[in-house]
Amino acid sequence: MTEEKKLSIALIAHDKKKKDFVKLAVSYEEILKKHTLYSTGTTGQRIMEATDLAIHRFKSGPLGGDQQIGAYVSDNKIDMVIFLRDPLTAQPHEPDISALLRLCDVYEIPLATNLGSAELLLRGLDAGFLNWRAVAKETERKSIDI
Ligand SMILES: O=C(CO)COP(=O)(O)O
Repeated sequence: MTEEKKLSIALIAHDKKKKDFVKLAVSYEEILKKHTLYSTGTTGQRIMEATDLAIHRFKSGPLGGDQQIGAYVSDNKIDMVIFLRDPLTAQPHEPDISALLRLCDVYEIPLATNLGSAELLLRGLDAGFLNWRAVAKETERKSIDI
């Protein structure tokens, strides 16, 4: 029997942060593999090359991947976002990035934008601190069913 996946997590990194994200994913693979994973195109590819994790990859960020993940956030399909942003390099798709970060705040989705907070979120995830997300989703599902 396959283990039921718990929450849905989006993994995103800008180019200069991809190596860091790969190291993070390798270190936390045991935690990450219990969950359904989504990513922007290149980030997911890099992580899958370095781990045994299965990741649903959206388009690359500059080609709309951030917006696709944002749409999932607004549909209540993402429970946590780790987005290792590069704060020192201008990105051509800056409006898409801002929109995704904004949607995380609109929908109260836990969001880490650097390694330090990413580690905290992952450890909190494993400790069950995000179980309220499953309850929140079930409550919304029931209210839609009524
Ligand atoms: O640009 C990104 C996020 O804004 C990341 O996209 P990639 O993972 O495709 O490089």
